[in-house]
Amino acid sequence: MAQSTLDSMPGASTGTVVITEPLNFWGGKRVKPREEKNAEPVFEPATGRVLCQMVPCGAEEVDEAIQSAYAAYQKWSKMAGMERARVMLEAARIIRERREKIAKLEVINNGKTITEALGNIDFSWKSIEYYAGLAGTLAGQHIQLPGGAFAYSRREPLGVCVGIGAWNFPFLITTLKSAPALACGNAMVYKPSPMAPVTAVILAEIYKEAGVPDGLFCVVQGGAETGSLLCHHPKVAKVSFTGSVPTGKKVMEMSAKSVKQVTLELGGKSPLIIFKDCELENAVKGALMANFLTQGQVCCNGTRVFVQREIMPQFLEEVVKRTKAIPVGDPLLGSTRMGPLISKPQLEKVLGFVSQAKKEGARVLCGGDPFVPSDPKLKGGYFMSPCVLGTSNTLVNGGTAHAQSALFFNTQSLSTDNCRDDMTCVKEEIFGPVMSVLPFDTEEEVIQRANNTTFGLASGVFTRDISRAHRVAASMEAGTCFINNYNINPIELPFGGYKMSGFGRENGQVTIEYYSQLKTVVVEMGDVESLF
Ligand SMILES: NC(=O)c1ccc[n+]([C@@H]2O[C@H](COP(=O)([O-])OP(=O)(O)OC[C@H]3O[C@@H](n4cnc5c(N)ncnc54)[C@H](O)[C@@H]3O)[C@@H](O)[C@H]2O)c1
Ligand SMILES: O=CCc1c[nH]c2ccc(O)cc12
Repeated sequence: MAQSTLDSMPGASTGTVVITEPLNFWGGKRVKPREEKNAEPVFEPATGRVLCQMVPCGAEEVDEAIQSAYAAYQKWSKMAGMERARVMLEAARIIRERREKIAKLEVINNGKTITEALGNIDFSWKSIEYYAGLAGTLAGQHIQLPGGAFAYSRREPLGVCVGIGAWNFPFLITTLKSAPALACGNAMVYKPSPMAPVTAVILAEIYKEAGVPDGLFCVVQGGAETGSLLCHHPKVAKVSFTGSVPTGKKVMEMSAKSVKQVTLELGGKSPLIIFKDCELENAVKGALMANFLTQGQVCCNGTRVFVQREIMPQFLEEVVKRTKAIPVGDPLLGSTRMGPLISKPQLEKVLGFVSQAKKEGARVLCGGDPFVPSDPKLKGGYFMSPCVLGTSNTLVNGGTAHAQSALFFNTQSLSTDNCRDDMTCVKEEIFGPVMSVLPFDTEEEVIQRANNTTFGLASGVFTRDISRAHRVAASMEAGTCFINNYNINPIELPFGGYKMSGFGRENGQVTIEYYSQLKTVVVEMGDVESLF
């Protein structure tokens, strides 16, 4: 196995890795780009250094990959579920064995902290184990019909599935798509984000080493053009897409032309509702977990934090204190809790949202500035200080919560300090470490405001009132509602959006249905009764 990328990892530190091996994979091996045309530099976010070149695949390369996947599908789909499971369990074992090296590479390409990357890689091998466990359970039904006739249904794979991924969880998204696809007997051609192209090919090598037929899991590099070649290809049965709403719409439109099945895992602007009867320490911790993992670049983050007016002062004081204490710096250090954003344009976009929020009347309670770590090798990195937007009055003034709420929170529409529902930072997905805090008074009001968005990926509620918790969960127009925690997404649980956050699901047993189809076989045991 061309394990060279991983072999160079053990001693690697930030600013030292250069990747030169080809990043495409089909027919059971890494494949060099046909021509170096249109190569794009890929940057190490922590340093701003060039890590490698991403050369997009053209039509012929995409076709080659799909043909190789189709050939592998013919073999793989005929194997028993238990046979496929054995190979997948071996892949999971190899990932577990190499978790540190894969996580390091993920950090170097993406900028997330090593602590988080290790968690993501563990989630990855668990996802393969989970779907390996389901592979042997795929079954149809037997239905008795009149006169001894009967029918049965077979759960069959779809064929060649395409996965198109985002840059925020590069390795994890690759396994969340490929594991259920392969368990059902499909092949997959995967296109990672051009900004995080490095680890998908590692998974391809691991699947091969575990024993999948050559071509079963292919990687093609590229951006929009390569993605659209995949969505238009006549041999592709399904496209599973993770990314933004605008791109998701295009993917759906392109796939519709040849009636391909589509799963869309899109963006969000999820509400986190904190009632005054919550356990405040947990609510504060929950709000931080809802906003600052992976530098805030998480689809299901709870970025609209609604706090009941009476506890706003205490909540803000604690949340701001803890946000200011987040160690930002070298993502490969175990003590770092926030690394750089994915790219310079992303950093500028997020800082632009903070400036716009200020113009629209929000108060920056902390952070929201470019951050330059003291380590000289990180000077060119894409760092910023984590930011809380809300009102600063509660922090500069003393007094009781009650007095403060009477002073500063009673006329939200007149206040220029609070975040308001109509501000850009509250309406749009920022995809960076920016939390917007909004006061509310009643349950009815906050439910209406929480749902007043075109997104519907996730939601959360903190309260000690069990009836209220379930009432709110039932009324959220979102694919997930977390009660008294946030961002708990283990592989066993279905994950996906309502409204414009997408459709279809990833994770959980239900995803088997999105990667398989039912064939009905009808068996006559007597003579044909003909009307003609
Ligand atoms: N719901 C989820 O599970 C989930 C998970 C992670 C990220 N996201 C969302 O992803 C977004 C951030 O990721 P991003 O910036 O990479 O998104 P993006 O939409 O820009 O790109 C996603 C992928 O689509 C490809 N692409 C771009 N144009 C295409 C086209 N015309 N045809 C086919 N493919 C095309 C890109 O190359 C990339 O691989 C955020 O909105 C985030 O919320 C959602
Ligand atoms: O950006 C979101 C990526 C993510 C985080 N947790 C999960 C769980 C399931 C998914 O399909 C995606 C994600």
